[in-house]
Amino acid sequence: MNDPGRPPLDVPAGRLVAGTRITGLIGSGSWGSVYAAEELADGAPVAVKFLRPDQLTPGQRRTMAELVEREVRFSRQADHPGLVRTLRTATLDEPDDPPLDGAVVLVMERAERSLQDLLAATAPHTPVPEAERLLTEICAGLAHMHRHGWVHGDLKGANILLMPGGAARLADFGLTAELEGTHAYVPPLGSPDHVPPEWWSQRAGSRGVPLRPGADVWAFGVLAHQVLSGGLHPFPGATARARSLAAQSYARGASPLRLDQSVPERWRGLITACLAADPAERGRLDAAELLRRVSLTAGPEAGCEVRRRRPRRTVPLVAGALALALAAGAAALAGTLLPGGGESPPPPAATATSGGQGGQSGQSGQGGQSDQSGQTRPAGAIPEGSDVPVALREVITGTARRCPEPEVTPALLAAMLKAESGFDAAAARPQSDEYGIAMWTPAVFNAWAQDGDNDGDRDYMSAPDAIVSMGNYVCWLDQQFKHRGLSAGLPALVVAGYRTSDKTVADAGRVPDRVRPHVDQVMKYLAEYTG
Ligand SMILES: Nc1ncnc2c1ncn2[C@@H]1O[C@H](COP(=O)(O)OP(=O)(O)OP(=O)(O)O)[C@@H](O)[C@H]1O
Repeated sequence: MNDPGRPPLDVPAGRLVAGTRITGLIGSGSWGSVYAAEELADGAPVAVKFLRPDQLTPGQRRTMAELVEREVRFSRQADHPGLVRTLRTATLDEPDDPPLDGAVVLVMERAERSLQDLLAATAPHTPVPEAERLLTEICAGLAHMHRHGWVHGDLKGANILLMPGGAARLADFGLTAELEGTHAYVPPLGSPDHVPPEWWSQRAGSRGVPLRPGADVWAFGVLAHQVLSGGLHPFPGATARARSLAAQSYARGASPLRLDQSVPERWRGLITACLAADPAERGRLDAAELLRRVSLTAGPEAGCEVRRRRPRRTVPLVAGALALALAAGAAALAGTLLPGGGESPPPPAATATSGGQGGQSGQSGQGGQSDQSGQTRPAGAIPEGSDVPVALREVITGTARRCPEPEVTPALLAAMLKAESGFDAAAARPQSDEYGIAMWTPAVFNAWAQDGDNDGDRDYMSAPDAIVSMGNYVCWLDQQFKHRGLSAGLPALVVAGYRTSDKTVADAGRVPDRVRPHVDQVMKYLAEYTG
């Protein structure tokens, strides 16, 4: 959106900024301008966002400094296919060019357009093209943020970018905040059409207004309604102010929720749940559960769309190509550089303590075992003479090493892969929507995906991508269970969690019966590998 009060920053085409050459203005928002540019190094298209401090009152400067800090901090950590990537950031030192001097720039991957543009181009009462796929991808990005303890805080069409291949990515992290317990705190800014009704009655303290994950869930409900009905807001009114008053009236119970009749029947319950008037009720719908329900509601068609962007490899990988991909994966694991130039952010796992409570395997990564040749190998390592394909061993081992939890060993990951697919990278079970060596369900994969072979995409049919992503998820499961106080038989619980969900296993406090045969199978393989 253009802010009529502040003229867009004028950066001429051809200007060199932060390793890019500016080619033209894309648009301006309340706090800055975004320009199209190309990388000086290789001509790759990028977008450069300028957040500038000029023309602001001291109070605005403070708010902006906070927004910039949030945007930079979160952008640097955003490493997920559902989030726009920031390649690097810089503060401009341009004393001869006052408007630019001191501006913070973010060099980002360039999108084709925003979801808002798509909504504006769609006729009312009709869904935008590929509506369900887009909603699934948006929700996967949101679930990833929530899983890491972040609330987006400004989810709306203008902040969802559509990439050249059509993928939807969340952007604009200026109001993103980290949860401290049940709340986060942000400056009292927000988009009237997407903030929940309780937002209007909250008092701003010295740290700003409290923000709960449920605010994102509400915004997702509004967005889902818009995407499925050609941009129509779920609450009536010609202006954002009128619509927000209608939402508050609904929240007080003074008027019913009336979704547009064009919203498909199967989505109505889910949107209604997202738009629960009671924040506590809405809060019970966490983003992981929301993603599960969105994936189910969107159905296989949306999953097919997701898959189509990453064509499946139907020809078995030749050994040489696989070795190359795996070598690249190993290199990536050895020291992936953050887009911002720093080190790779820790996987969710690395932020938690290693409880060291020991699972069934009781492996600590210390000590060792003897293999057939009588040599000592690290505990939990893949034995020399095992059936684990040699080409996979390095990536499996590297993946396990990235996880600080002692239960997550190469042998455990190998045993899981064997039980999931028999190490077959082309495996597919379409009836249950599971694919690849780690039998990922595409929508779930989207939430955990990592680029294991470092080829620039994340593909569950690529063995390194699937394995590294599995390790990331398995590590997180292990930590979740420890946080819930589960300590006995952690490897089995993790295997069960991978087959069902963290919630199912944590609630049961044990391996659920329906996955018991699978878990037993994995444990048998694990015992074989660990002797
Ligand atoms: N990485 C990107 N690639 C392509 N276009 C982008 C990118 N980031 C932002 N844009 C576009 O640039 C324009 C300005 O974005 P910006 O985030 O500054 O403001 P906004 O989101 O429109 O408004 P506000 O920040 O006031 O909510 C928008 O049209 C947005 O879609």
